Amino acid sequence: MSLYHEAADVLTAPTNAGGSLKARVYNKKDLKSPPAQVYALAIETCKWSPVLKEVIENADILRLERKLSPILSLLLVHDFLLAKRGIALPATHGLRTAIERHKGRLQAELTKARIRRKLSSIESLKAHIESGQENPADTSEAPYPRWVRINTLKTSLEDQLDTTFAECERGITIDGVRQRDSKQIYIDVHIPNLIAVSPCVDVQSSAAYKSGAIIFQDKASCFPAYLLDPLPEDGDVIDSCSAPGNKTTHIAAIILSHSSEPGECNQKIHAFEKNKGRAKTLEKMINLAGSDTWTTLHQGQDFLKASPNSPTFKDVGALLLDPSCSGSGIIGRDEMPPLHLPDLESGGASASKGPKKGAKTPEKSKERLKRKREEDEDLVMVDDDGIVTSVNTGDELESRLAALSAFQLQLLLHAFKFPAARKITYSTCSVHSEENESVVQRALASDIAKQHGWRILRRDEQVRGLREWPIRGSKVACGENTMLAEACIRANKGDEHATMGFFLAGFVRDRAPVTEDMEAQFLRDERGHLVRDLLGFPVRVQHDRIEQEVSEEEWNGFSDDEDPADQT
Ligand SMILES: C[S@@+](CC[C@H](N)C(=O)[O-])C[C@H]1O[C@@H](n2cnc3c(N)ncnc32)[C@H](O)[C@@H]1O
Repeated sequence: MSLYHEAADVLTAPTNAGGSLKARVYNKKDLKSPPAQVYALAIETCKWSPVLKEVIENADILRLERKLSPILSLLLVHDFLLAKRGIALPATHGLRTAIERHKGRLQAELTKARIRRKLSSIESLKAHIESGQENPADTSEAPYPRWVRINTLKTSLEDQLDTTFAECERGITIDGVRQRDSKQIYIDVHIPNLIAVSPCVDVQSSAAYKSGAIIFQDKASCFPAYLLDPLPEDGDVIDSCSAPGNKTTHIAAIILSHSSEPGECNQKIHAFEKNKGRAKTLEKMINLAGSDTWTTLHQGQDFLKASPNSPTFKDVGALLLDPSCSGSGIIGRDEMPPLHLPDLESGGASASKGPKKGAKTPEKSKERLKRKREEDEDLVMVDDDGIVTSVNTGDELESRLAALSAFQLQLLLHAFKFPAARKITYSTCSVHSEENESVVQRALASDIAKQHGWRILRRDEQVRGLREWPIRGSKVACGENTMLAEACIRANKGDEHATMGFFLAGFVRDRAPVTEDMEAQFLRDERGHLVRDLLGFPVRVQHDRIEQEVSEEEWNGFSDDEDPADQT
């Protein structure tokens, strides 16, 4: 069966597995084509279907090519007009020739569809589709903004505001960015160097995106590295579960922002990634983002097998744990994208003719498709590694969560054993308390935590942005322990903050006395950033003078709140 028939089957037929499009594809055991290819074709065709429906109807090809069904015509025309290599079938294949003999008509109709939308090029049409604006029926929810982290290893927020986002209006709330037709950016108030961008702004084709100077990263996914806040005295850092590398490169950027002499920064990040395929992606991401200088890759290596007492890790003072989880907080996981099927009756020349005798009318076929989708109510879980598990009953969900949380706890207990470690963050993109607050409580109650002196990082000890972040852990899931619930950080999927669903907690143990080393001689602000003079040199600590200046209170200087440039 061809790739196109397989994608058509996934989009129309009910399956026992059900759930999201991704789950349907990966749960289908009899696929001949690579699942990633079927999924990419199906999801892209859904996104483009409002435009392609118009093109196909106006080119009237369903009436002229009787062997084409509406769904096949969408998939084939998608590849013909938009895929780099065109239709993935031999040149003489009947389905391919059925489309290609209407080349002129289809291309002309695509141009007309673009002009009707007042877009000047095919690139702007692509950006328009990517932004999700091509779904006028969907007025229910404001679009999800694109969160963009400015990679300070390569650029600065100021530079990006002046270049990549120079044409965008500066919004003062996140709501402006979420308007369907806006071209706004919003500078986040919690996470430094993070902006939200209106979905219709084409960021993907910018030079900054292609060069790794800016990185797509959900706001909540920026929480862990920011909370970990590795300072020079924390030494080396372990990222235990790294691919694709968003948090690894964020750690590198933070380390560098704290460094007095970037050229001489000798802190290292040990990035573990067990899955060899994903480790390759990690390597690419690290090179592109420019964090390779600080990162030692442990490709294909299981963090649980790393010996805490190995000399390699003797200087590891901070660990970031972002293990595999149910992925239930990820946006769009549990939905089927809308699909707009072309109508035979709407075709230009055929408009006056009725459907072929015995043929299913478009309404019937649409109704059938809708019914099939509605029948498909079973629950599946696709974790963030792409592993699909059918969970048709509450018991199955429970046992999947039990297996995941056992692994997550094991990871945390292993991290507690690193002798020089002082800080750990634990995060998941899951909404289930079994993987979140429960793991935290079990870890704190463990003998290992007690022996090694680990405790929770309280809210009042957290970096400013996360101390001020309003959504905290579940008090119920924390056994009514208010301090613990306040210490836990959550983000809700689809609320007014426009983030994915996320969970984060920090663990600390009291520091060994800090020696009067080189680093301790420099003045730092409350986030640990070096205070610099007008020429950019780090300011040395001069206890008498500082005390005197504070007591005189003649001038309060610039605060973070006043100076948007100070986002590093
Ligand atoms: C949630 S993803 C990490 C996302 C990553 N931190 C980021 O922000 O880009 C979890 C990753 O951990 C890897 N992984 C799972 N168990 C592991 C282990 N025991 N050791 C190392 N890597 C592991 C998985 O292959 C997967 O790539």
